[in-house]
Amino acid sequence: MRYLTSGETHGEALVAIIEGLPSNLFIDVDFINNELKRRQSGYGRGGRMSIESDVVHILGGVRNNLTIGAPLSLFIRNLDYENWKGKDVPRVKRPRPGHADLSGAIKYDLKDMRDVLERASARETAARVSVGAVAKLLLKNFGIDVKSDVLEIGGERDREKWPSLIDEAKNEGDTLGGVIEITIDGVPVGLGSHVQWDRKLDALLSYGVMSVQAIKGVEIGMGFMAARQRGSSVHDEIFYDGHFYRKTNNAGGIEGGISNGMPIVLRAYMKPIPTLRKPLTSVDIDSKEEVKAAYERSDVTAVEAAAVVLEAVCAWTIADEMTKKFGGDSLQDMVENFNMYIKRVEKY
Ligand SMILES: Cc1cc2nc3c(=O)[nH]c(=O)nc-3n(C[C@H](O)[C@H](O)[C@H](O)COP(=O)(O)O)c2cc1C
Ligand SMILES: C=C(O[C@@H]1CC(C(=O)O)=C[C@@H](OP(=O)(O)O)[C@H]1O)C(=O)O
Repeated sequence: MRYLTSGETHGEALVAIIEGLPSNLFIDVDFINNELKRRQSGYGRGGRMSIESDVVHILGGVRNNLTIGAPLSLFIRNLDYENWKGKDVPRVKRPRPGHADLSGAIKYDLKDMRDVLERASARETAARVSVGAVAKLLLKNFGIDVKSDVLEIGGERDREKWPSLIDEAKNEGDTLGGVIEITIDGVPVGLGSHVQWDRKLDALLSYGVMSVQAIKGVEIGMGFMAARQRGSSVHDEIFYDGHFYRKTNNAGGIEGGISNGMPIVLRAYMKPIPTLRKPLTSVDIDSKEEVKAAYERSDVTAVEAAAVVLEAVCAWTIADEMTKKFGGDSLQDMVENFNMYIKRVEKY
């Protein structure tokens, strides 16, 4: 399967087209909208979230709520568009450190960095969450479930302390990042492959995770800690009791680029939001003078929203691998192939 998104943060709408979905998949629009709502939640978001109320419109690929094998088009309106359309908006010429502003403007030879931020913005993740919701609907047919848990905000693990930490950062004109854990239950042994670099499941998941705005690192299972331990305390010993099993899951469900049947566990590290109300030093691209970076409005933190986005990108990767392994023309074909495979695995 593949998908593309299109649309700018203050443009009319966001669009996604998914190609390669099996036919006869029930598209539960309420479920997609609920996922969009979850993405808009979380303490520390800025003024924009009180303007938007994301709802998906399906423009193609479905009849009577079932996919027909054709590309699925998803459309989400930007309500803020009404406040921007036709307005003479000032140029952005003081690039924000940590955002795409300066590098994007140089690369595309744009004199107004608003043309960069419009597409770099994580508003685009609304489209990706709608795509991920469709992936989750597919995965439900195979008992696969993708969950997230926010582990840290601003370096603090105690969630009781998050609201006051976020308020403090907000009052000081500053921002916060955090750590998110994704767990994927029900993945059968055998997704991904050891045989080629671009088929390894850990690499594929990492690509999706790292493509999310502001994510700067990903670790799988025991992750970076494993580099500091001995092999005997890292690798998950193998046992047999009518079936193969492990007592530990330090590998996070993936060995040799292949799912091993244990839950897939990964953690993503999100940097603090780049737009600061108390801006960092920058340079005016016209005068080349030292200035403070641009500020209009911003989230103080968006770790909870990013968790929902990460669920979506991981669901997509797993759904894509499921269609590769079990066929993607009709859901029934896929289920039959899956059941046959599970029987074969049980006998191994
Ligand atoms: C859900 C979410 C909301 C975000 N909100 C903001 C924001 O309000 N202001 C901002 O400057 N960056 C925000 N970001 C981060 C920027 O989009 C991101 O840092 C920027 O596109 C540069 O990409 P990079 O950090 O991956 O290098 C947000 C990211 C996510 C995932
Ligand atoms: C719009 C969303 O997130 C936006 C992501 C974002 C950025 O720079 O990434 C900047 C902010 O947008 P604005 O400049 O309009 O306030 C966030 O609100 C959203 O999550 O739907």
